[in-house]
Amino acid sequence: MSKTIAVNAGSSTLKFKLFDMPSEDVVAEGTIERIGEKMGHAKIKYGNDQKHEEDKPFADHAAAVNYLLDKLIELKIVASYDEITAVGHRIVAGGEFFKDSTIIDDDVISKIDELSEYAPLHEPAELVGIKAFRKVLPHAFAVAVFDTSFHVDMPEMNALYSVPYDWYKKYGARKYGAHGTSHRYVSTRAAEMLGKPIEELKLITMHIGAGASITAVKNGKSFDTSMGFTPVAGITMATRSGDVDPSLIAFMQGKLNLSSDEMIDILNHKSGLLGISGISPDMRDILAAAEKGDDRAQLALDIYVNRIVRYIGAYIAEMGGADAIVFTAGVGENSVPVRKMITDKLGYFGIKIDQEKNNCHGVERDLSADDAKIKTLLIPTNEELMIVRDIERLKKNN
Ligand SMILES: Nc1ncnc2c1ncn2[C@@H]1O[C@H](COP(=O)(O)OP(=O)(O)O)[C@@H](O)[C@H]1O
Ligand SMILES: CC(=O)OP(=O)(O)O
Ligand SMILES: [Mg+2]
Repeated sequence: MSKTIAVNAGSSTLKFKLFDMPSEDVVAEGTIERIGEKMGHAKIKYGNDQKHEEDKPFADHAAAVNYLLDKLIELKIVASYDEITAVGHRIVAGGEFFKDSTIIDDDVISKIDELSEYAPLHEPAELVGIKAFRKVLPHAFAVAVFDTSFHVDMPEMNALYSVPYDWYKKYGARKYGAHGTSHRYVSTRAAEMLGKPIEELKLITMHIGAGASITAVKNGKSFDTSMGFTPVAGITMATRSGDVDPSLIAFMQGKLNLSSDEMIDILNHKSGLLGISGISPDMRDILAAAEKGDDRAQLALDIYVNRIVRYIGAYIAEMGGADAIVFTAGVGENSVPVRKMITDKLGYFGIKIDQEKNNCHGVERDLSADDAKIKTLLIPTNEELMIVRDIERLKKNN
């Protein structure tokens, strides 16, 4: 039996799943979180309910990838790397160049490198992962799966900015979105849960983790999405600002004497929940501080919830209705209070959850109240499963 590993580098995390193929049984999985913070945390589940867990700082994604490679052998998850015959990497930005997942070769690596400007927080870390795995698994079938592929054919009306049109033609200036693999997975599962063909549904998928985006999925396709040219746009995130008036950026660059690179760094790393609260990028810390009466944490929470509500309202209007909204990713899967705050504000649309059903995390569940007009679903994302399925598809076509 051969094994396939799916590697998913997020902005603050490195996740992996190791699958026995072709059964798709998960033989090991893990997350390294809070990468780049003072203290990180690693959790790996493997074998017969065995668990390895430790607090440890991870300075960057390179440290996390090396740790993962060491642990695969040390914990005897594999006897040697050769057991792993295929590897799939989640890559955020594929531009308009990568419309589908692709087999990794030298040209693909240099193209991904070129596209780093489109996802400065992610792409360099993902390249580190590709190169590290290539070194230990030189003969493995390696595939890149792009977040942007799902959004690449969204209507021009939603993909283009109202700026000079030749910016798009000459420089590729458009909305690319992200988290497409997750939006694709949860919208497919939502259709299955609703028992209807996805081609007949209007869905709004909320991928709210450290990075967060909302997608209007109309008839199975990405119709509109909240992230933009890069993953800094849209709703409020852990450390990312989401939408900001560009004039404010120029104004603050003047006031603080900042270069555009320094400004982009602040909008990516020092804004969002962290920037508003001054406490933490982590929703768990924000909720705890707000509970204790910290005003700035409460404000961060209010802004966060309100941005999400605003996008959902916009997407219901753009699609002319919705059949269901879907919660997924770190906050969406785990936070009972955040799901409650968001859905409470959407009552006007006939969105209503059953508080008992909402009292859960990390499970697939219909949270809707009996009299809800638009369903609310909780669907844990599974980007890694989509990655291994794309690997199998490409193997067959190769
Ligand atoms: N129980 C919880 N309550 C609220 N937020 C949570 C909880 N568990 C995890 N999170 C949030 O999920 C985020 C991580 O989301 P995730 O989707 O795993 O990350 P990434 O965007 O790096 O892929 C963390 O920043 C944390 O704020
Ligand atoms: C694109 C993006 O923001 O990804 P993540 O949520 O994994 O940081
Ligand atoms: Mg993620």
